[in-house]
Amino acid sequence: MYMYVDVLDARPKLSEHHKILFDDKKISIPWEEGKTSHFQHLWIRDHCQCPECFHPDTKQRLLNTFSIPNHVRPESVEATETGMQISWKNGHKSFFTWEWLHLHSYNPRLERYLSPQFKLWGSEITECPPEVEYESVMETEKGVAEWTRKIYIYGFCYINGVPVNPDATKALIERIAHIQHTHYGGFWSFTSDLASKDTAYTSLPLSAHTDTTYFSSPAGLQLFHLLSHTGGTGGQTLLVDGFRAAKLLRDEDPTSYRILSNTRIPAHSSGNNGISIQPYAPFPVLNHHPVNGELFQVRWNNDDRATMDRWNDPDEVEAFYDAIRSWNEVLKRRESEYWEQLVPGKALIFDNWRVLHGRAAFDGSRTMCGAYVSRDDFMSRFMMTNSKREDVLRAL
Ligand SMILES: C[N+](C)(C)CCCC[C@H](N)C(=O)O
Ligand SMILES: O=C(O)CCC(=O)C(=O)O
Repeated sequence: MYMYVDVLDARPKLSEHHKILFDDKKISIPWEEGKTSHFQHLWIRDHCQCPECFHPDTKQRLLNTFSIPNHVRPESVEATETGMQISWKNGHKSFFTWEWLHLHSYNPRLERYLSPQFKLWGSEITECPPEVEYESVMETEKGVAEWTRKIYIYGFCYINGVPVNPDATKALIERIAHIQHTHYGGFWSFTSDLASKDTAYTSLPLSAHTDTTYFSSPAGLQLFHLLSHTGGTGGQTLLVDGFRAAKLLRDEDPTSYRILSNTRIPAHSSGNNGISIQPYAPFPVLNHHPVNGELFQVRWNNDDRATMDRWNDPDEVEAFYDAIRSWNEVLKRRESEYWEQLVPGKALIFDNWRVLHGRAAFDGSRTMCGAYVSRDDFMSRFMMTNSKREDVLRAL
């Protein structure tokens, strides 16, 4: 599993139906999400955050841990709007915010949902988008390290100075790893000729989506390089940070976040004769890591969504449409959308598990080339160019 750092969960809430309890040994805090955290009295007294016990500037413990009696226990515990107030028998008072308690819960470890390693962005990223130079990537491992690090942290990266031809573009992609072949082929050049029966091969606008939601494991990276666009206009590229959108949805509409994290959506790609690609199972829009609970993958392509005819309870149908409407509203916010007109020589690569992409309608003759790289091949290249081999192997 990749080295992840836990991060604060958004607005954890106390259960409305259960109270905070404490006995001789521990305090038990019931959360709205249905889990209960247990904190031994000795532990929580030792972590008092008041200025007497914890230096507000140096962030160091001032409390003498060894002065805490083993049998320490609260006189009373009070739940407030923002946290838990403990009055200890010796008169000392400690206050912990719900966020702090949820983040540091150790029995059990509670869900974290987004690693802080990712720099989330909105339309403001247009001011200073991540980019690398073609020469640097082609000639040095250091260049590939910077390139893959920017892809991992931002979810996308431009490559400037790419010779405007398919061979140079293919060689660029292969600096990360071998190309992921699909039913579209390996390295592709495409235009609006329906050569493959998919709307990408038209001049229609495409709303923000992730590709290959119909694969059991969606393509990891996608690279686009506009080779030419003559006799027409349009075709601007849209990027949306799916992790930022998910964070906004979780903060503003936790019910919809939960629905999009649990409702499995069937998908398919069946336009080409003799082909119907379907995943071995439907997957939710928002997918969380089975070990650390972090959001690790967004799968969203409303056009490729297949018929949803499996519901535990038909009443879930309306709630699902409310949830995808709420999700769509976040995706389409002006501050969520980053539009860029790609130009020959400036390639774009993005993390298809995080960043949604789209396109404005266009006319004229437009040729785009690129390819997919699998997630595992990308993560291997990212880790091995940004960490020492022995460090990566030590974490296994
Ligand atoms: C291969 N190439 C990038 C040209 C087209 C891919 C089409 C992807 C499809 N619309 C999807 O959302 O999965
Ligand atoms: O033509 C473009 O700019 C993007 C096409 C697209 O969204 C896709 O291939 O998934």
